[in-house]
Amino acid sequence: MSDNAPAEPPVSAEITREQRALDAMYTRLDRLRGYTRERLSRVLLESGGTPQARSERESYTQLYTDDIVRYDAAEHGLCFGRLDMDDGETRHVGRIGIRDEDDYATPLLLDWRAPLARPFYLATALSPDRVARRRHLRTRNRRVTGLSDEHLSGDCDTAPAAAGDAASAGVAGEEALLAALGQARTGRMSDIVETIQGEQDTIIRSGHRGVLVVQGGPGTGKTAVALHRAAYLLYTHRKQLARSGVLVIGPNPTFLEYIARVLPSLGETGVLLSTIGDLYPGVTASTADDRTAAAVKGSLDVIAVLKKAVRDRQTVPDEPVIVRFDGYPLRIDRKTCTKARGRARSSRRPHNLARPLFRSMVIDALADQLAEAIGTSVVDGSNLLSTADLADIRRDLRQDEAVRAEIDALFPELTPQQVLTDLFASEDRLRSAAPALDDEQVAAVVRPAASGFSDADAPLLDELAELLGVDDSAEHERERSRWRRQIADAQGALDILTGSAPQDLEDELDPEILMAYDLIDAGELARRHDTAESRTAAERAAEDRTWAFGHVIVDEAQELSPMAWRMLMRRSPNRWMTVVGDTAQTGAVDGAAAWDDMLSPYVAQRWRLAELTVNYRTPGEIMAVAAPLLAAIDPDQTPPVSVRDSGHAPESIATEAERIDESVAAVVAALPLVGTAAVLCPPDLVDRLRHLGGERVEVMPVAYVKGLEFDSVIVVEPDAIIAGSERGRADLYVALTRATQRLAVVHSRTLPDELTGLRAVGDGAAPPASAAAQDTMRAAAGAAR
Ligand SMILES: Nc1ncnc2c1ncn2[C@@H]1O[C@H](COP(=O)(O)OP(=O)(O)OP(=O)(O)O)[C@@H](O)[C@H]1O
Repeated sequence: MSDNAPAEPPVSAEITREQRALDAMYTRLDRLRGYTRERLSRVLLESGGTPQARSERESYTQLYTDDIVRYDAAEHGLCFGRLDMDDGETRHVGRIGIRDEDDYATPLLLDWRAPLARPFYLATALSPDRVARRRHLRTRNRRVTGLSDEHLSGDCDTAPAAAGDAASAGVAGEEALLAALGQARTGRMSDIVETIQGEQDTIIRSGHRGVLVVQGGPGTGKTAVALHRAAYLLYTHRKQLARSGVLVIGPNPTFLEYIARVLPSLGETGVLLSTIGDLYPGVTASTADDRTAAAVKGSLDVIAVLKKAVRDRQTVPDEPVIVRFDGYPLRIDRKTCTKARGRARSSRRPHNLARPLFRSMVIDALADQLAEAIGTSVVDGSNLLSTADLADIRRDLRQDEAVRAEIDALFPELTPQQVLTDLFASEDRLRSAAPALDDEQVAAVVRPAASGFSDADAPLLDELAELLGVDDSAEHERERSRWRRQIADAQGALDILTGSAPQDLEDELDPEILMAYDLIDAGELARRHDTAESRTAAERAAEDRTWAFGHVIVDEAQELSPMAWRMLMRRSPNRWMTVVGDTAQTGAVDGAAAWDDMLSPYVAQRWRLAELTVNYRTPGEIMAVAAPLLAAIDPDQTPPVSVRDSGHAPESIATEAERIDESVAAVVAALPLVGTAAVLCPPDLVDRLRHLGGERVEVMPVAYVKGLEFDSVIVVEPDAIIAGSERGRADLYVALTRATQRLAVVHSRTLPDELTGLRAVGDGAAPPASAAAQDTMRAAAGAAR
């Protein structure tokens, strides 16, 4: 502020001014919503008409529906910011773009994704980007309830500056940010459009068209950034991505539920959220693998196993199979089958597509046998049958059910589900297909046929679908005749149009008047009708294994096995992906230790790394406890810097093994009355502690908390968590960093060496320890209120 700046108007006057602007925006929003609803109901009321009219109606229905979804999503927090530029221009920033009704060129509100809104996220005092003042607006039910300002450059004639030196903290909109971060969690992730930070914005808007890897420690906003990037890309490349769809992969259904509201709250619905386990159409993961089985199934070595499993289904009989045709016994013997199988395999076609070759060679052999039996001359031994006779024999053999059944049994049509189920249900089949597996691995993989599929099975089903192929010749024929019918219908429609054209027009053709039949032929008309599809790309993609997504986002990407990457790459032939994760949090034994190992087989060195360095979730006190653990996992990684402290020292509560549930119960009972909490423990303690769960408190094994967060976290038996798996330290690191406010560690075993920063409360004689824990948590809760 310059010394001779005019006196600042009081904040209440500013709020009144902002309220007027906000009223204008809501009035316009209501009008837009009203028009669009009216248009939608008009379109919905129309019926019949030409195929083209129907097709257009479907497109308009989709367009209007999408617009209404966007308007509704923008209702809360429609406008949240304002930029005052150094030349006097002001820009309001919000959830959608709104133009002035009378002066269409003037934006009343800028969509947060629009280029002109960008300085709202990037401008700093050091690099103000022409911004004199950035204002954060707080609103509730269409009322402006408060504002905070940051003065970045030049003079500004209004309002006091916000508390805190945002620029020096390297944080934009510090007051708004800290208010957002300090709020109690609801169990569902919310969007962060109001407080996106500079390093996050750069990733969200990155123009990189290849694989962008976003590496960042816990709580750095990787998930938030990934979802906002999806919204940004849909806004910027709407035409392309609405057609091809965006896929977001998350680690498990709980996580997908946790993030499910973010994109709809940004008005974006055309995104498919899926786990790897549910990505194979028609299959939902319903069973879990132990680590040994998951490692076997996740390794690329399993491809050879699957190939062998398919080959094992292409059998040659030890003894000839006798099949009777027209009263003649014909032999399908080993030699014939071996030759036919060799021909089928050498074609390099997938199994199901190679079957016709096998069948045709066996039929040829059978036809030769029959020709010999019925056509050999008794005079000179020559064959009396003509080529046409032989062709008839082959055709009759091909159409004979019994012959077909015998041949198909030797080289059967297979589905991926069938091959995988049979492979895992039989130790013999498994050992034949996977001779390299040891007894422990075989025992881990074998399971009864009716067990269902696991997460790690989906990539195997996908691989098998490639190896087997789909013999869709019958489907193609059906499709062709459907298309022929459709063209005939379209031609009929055009004929009617031509027939109904006024004669006087036909007589003296007016070149200015073009009719539908001048512009379109039957093929084009049929095609237009065909492409009209009321389902969104995401809905269609979910049912289509061969769908090529326009953009693929992978969250918690460090957990993906090499086989899962292979499956995903098939869904992303253009390799336009955003991959977010943290290699220090890798819990899966076959997960990523280094990004290059996972990505280079598919994109060589053509992937770009972006890093996030600030932790928005975990308070400084808890990160200080977790830092030595990170050093033990990967000494080269730097822990992210926490943006705030919570004022609550993380505690350890020593107890006895038999009293562990009592001690945890005491800590749970002392939790604050608002916010969420989780008890995170080794898997074998889950049943014992489950009764402590409730509406606000979850009891979970550490493997399931990836990506989630809670206001208070109670970690139980950290030593057992470390001992529980090869990646136990990473599991503990993940567990410790889930808390937004408080952390308590309850243990009967010795605390791991890396956990030195905890404040010990209680002495291990359970009742006093629990009481002490209660006291401290109560005191902490009291302080927070
Ligand atoms: N710019 C921001 N403004 C407000 N909140 C933010 C911002 N960035 C991140 N957050 C919040 O910080 C928390 C952590 O973010 P997020 O879950 O995306 O981190 P992450 O890097 O994916 O964490 P992890 O690797 O531990 O799963 C969330 O509550 C998120 O909403």
